[in-house]
Formats: sequence, C-alpha cells, structure tokens
Amino acid sequence: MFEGVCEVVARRGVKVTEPLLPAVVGGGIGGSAAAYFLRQKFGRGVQLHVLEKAAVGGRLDTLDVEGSAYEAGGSVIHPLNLHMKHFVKELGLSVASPQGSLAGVYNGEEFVFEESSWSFINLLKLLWHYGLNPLRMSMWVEDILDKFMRIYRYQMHDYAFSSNERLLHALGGDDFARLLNQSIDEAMQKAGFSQKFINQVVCPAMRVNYGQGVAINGFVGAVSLAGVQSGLWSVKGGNKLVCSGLIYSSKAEVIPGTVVSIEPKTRSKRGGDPVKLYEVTYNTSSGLTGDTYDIVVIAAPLGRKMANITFRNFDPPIPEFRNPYHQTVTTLVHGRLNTSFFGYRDPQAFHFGAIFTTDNPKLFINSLGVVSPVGDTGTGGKLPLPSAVWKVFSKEELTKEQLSLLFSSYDSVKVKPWLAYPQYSAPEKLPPIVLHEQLYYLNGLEHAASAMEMSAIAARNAALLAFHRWHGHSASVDQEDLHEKLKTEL
Ligand SMILES: Cc1cc2nc3c(=O)[nH]c(=O)nc-3n(C[C@H](O)[C@H](O)[C@H](O)COP(=O)(O)OP(=O)(O)OC[C@H]3O[C@@H](n4cnc5c(N)ncnc54)[C@H](O)[C@@H]3O)c2cc1C
Ligand SMILES: CC(C)=CCC/C(C)=C/CC/C(C)=C/CSC[C@H](N)C(=O)O
Repeated sequence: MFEGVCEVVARRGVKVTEPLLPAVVGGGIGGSAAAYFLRQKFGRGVQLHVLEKAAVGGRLDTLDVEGSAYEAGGSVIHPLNLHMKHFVKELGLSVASPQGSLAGVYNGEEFVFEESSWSFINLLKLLWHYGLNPLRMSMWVEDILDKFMRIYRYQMHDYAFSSNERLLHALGGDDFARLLNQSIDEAMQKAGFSQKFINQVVCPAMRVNYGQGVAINGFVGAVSLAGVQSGLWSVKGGNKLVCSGLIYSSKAEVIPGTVVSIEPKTRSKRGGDPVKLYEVTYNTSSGLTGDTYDIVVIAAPLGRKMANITFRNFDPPIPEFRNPYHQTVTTLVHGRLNTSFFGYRDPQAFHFGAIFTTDNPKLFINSLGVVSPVGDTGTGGKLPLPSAVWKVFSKEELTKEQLSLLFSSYDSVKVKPWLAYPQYSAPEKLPPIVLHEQLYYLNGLEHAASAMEMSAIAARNAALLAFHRWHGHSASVDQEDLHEKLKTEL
C-alpha cells in the first residue's frame, strides 16, 4: 500500500482505501513549499489541496511599470538560502543577480556615509568612519549564519521540531534564545559595536529590510544584516514563479477560496476507531462551502487583520493571535530623482543608486533604490540613469507633495501597500507550530525573522512533523544535541 493512503471500511464491509487528505491554507512561498514537502514525505497516494484566497505567490508579487514587471514584495535571496536555491534548480528556473549600485546613508539633512566606486577608497572610508566595526560585523553575522545553516543538515536527516523555540535552540542554543530576547541595538552594543556604527550602518539596514529601527529583536536584526551582504540574487521572471512551480510539481489542486473557519470533527467508522478530521469552511465566488481534511497546515499569518480564521470547538481553545503586522508601502516610480532634496544641487554629482536612511522622525521614506525588471539584470553600469525606475519603501503611502519633493519629474507611479512583516520587539514570543493534533502553523517562525527562506524552512519542518506525528515516529521529533549526534554521520 502507498504511504499516505488510509484504509477505511466501506458500507458493505469491504476494505477499501481512501487517500489521505492534507490541506494547506495559503499559496505563498510557505504554502507552496509545504505542498511540495508534504508530497515528498507522504508520496503519490495523498490528495493535496492548497486553499488560496488571492493570487498564488502571496507576498511575492510584481508590479507592472510601463510594460515591465518589477518585484514589489519579497525580492532578494541570500546565497546561502539553500531551500530557495534548490527550488530554483529543481523547477528549472534561472537566477538573476542584481547590478550593484553605489549606496549612501542619508540622515534627513546630509549623507553620513557615501560609498565610493573604488573599493580601496571605500575600505579607507569605512575604517576612517567606523574603525574595525564593519569587519567585526561581517564576522558576527557569519558566526550566526554558520549556526543557522545547521537546519539543512537536520532537515536532510528528516528531523523535525514541535516548536519554533526548539527549532531555533537546536541551531544556535542559548545564543539564539538571547538574540530573540534582546534588541539588535542591545545585542550589538553588548558585542562591543559602537553606537555611531549601529545608528549609521545597522539601523539603515533594519529600515530598508523591515521598515523598523534597532528596537527589533536581535535575530531578525542579524537576518537583516545578512540581507545587505553581497551575492544576493532573485529569480528571473519573478520570485513568485517558485510558488506556482512548487504547486505544479507537488500536483496539488489549488482551491480558490478564503478559509473562514476550522473545526475538529470525528467520523465514526464501522468496526474501527473513529477518525479525527478537520472541517475547513471557506468562501468562494459561489458562496460558503467546506471540505474535511486529515491534516491542515496553515501557511498564512493568523490574526483578525490577517488570515482571520475562526477556530471552532477546539478543546482547549486555540488562543487568539494578536501579534500585529507592520505596514510597508512599496512605490515604484519611473522618473528623475530630485537630487537637491538630498543636498545635491548638481544632479551630475549624484552617483547613488541606493539610498538608506537613519532613524529620523522627519523622514517620510525608509529607503529608495534603482531597480531592474525581473527579466533583466540591470543597466550594466554603476550609475543610476537620469530617468530610472526607483523603488521607494515608506511606512505610509506617499502623498503627491512628497513625490514631488523626491522626484523632479516622473512618468508613472505604482503603489502596493503591504502588511509586510511582524511588528518586531524584544523579548520576542513565538507562536506555536502545533495548534492541535494534526493542525500546524507555519508563520510563527516569521516572528523570529521574516524572509522567503524562513517560510521554506518552516514548511519543510511542518511537513516532516506532520509525517512523523501521523506515523508515530517520535524519535525524529525534538531530538536534543542533534549537532553533536550528526557530527559522526556522513
Ligand atoms: C515589501 C516586502 C519586501 C520583502 N523583501 C524580501 C526579500 O527581499 N527577501 C526575503 O527573503 N523576504 C522578503 N520579504 C518577506 C517575504 O516576502 C515573506 O517572508 C514571505 O513571502 C512570506 O511567505 P508566506 O508564504 O509565509 O506568506 P504569504 O506570502 O503572506 O502567503 C500567505 C498566503 O495565504 C493567503 N491567505 C491568507 N489568508 C487566507 C485565508 N483565510 N484563506 C485562504 N488563503 C489565505 C494569502 O493570500 C497569501 O497568498 C519581503 C516582504 C515584503 C512585504
Ligand atoms: C534567512 C537568512 C539566513 C537570510 C535571508 C537574508 C535576506 C535575504 C533578508 C532580506 C529580508 C527582507 C525582508 C528584505 C526586504 S527589502 C529587500 C530589498 N532590500 C529590496 O529593496 O527590495
């Protein structure tokens, strides 16, 4: 018999087999990766559904500017994000590497750091401004990344974790727990970094990536610093192609609908133990309907303003998810930058293609940078074109007046507001993975750090966890000292 097929007794007493029915709620990178990994673990015999209320891709989406598509949500992928790398290879997609451009850090009045196109000059400038802080930061982030990379080995050996705290502890022990319990500001101060460096270099990286300052937890802070390292890449044609590709490869059926409630049910079986199921009710264009599933993986942020799913009749009740999400607005502008806004009267002297900002309440933008279409790898040069497509991140939608301050002229403006990431703080409390016996939640890990790879890791963990719990393989869940145990394995 196929794995993933359960035996039931049919009406006439003849034994027949019924496919196991897992459902995934949400078709973003987390949900599509969950479908892929569930298929990998449970095999051909299961019938997989992905319930999606909007477009497959979720927070991976593009906006069209004058006939070309640009990433408006999740855009860059780290070279050590091995799940994303594997998906792209497996799906036959291609990689695009963004063209580097010169960066400057603006504090609302002046540039406090200006990158040079000469690497030697740059090194001298960094040393002059920040001493050994930049070098020490690279080593600090490398050390965290080294520990983080342990997840791939654990998952390759099929190990799963029943809580986000256990997962992170298995990677970085008490160091990761400490990072979650303090802000990136505190963590870096304790590690000996200067306040000037934190304010002028670390804070701008937090603002460009997470739209928040250095009060965010130390773990997401470290991920954010990894997110400004070199070698970042994206998927040619758009990152969301990974989601549609994974769903196709998993042979899951996408059910268009908004899940409104989930309720545990017991179906009695003649001559056998009762079967426990979940009744998932969802809204479609033709009204309210529902299906029952053996396993449900929720791959969408829970909460009233988010997925808004009601958990009915669970005993004990599933607690409400109150963790708020932070708004980030992406604005794509095809136009000419008003360089005098940044203190450059002469546009010819302005060489920056990426502008980061420090924490200044007077600033109405978090960052802006020149971007290329998803099919393209850049303009081939380091200087921004006089007229280019700029991506602006801000907390609120930009007003016409603000756009006119930033741009001397523009041809088109596209806006996408997102409830982008959790509102981070320290100490960070992470939501559970196991909500009920066979009901799992992926997006709790986002509260440690939100990134495509984090959703993919959470997805593989949930698929492994569901598989082991379904088959009673307790030895593969929450193993202690995995790092030591696996050292001896090839
Ligand atoms: C502006 C922006 C920039 C970013 N940049 C990067 C980056 O450069 N690199 C990086 O790694 N990450 C980046 N991220 C973060 C990254 O995009 C997310 O962490 C990741 O895409 C989350 O994927 P997910 O599948 O977990 O959630 P989502 O993508 O949010 O997917 C959830 C899905 O569930 C669906 N859904 C919700 N409720 C229901 C319901 N009730 N019923 C049915 N379906 C439902 C939604 O429609 C959605 O499709 C960025 C995010 C934003 C917003
Ligand atoms: C999970 C690990 C180890 C690394 C991920 C590093 C990474 C790619 C972080 C970026 C996360 C993020 C939310 C970026 C948002 S903005 C991206 C980009 N700067 C842009 O301008 O679009």
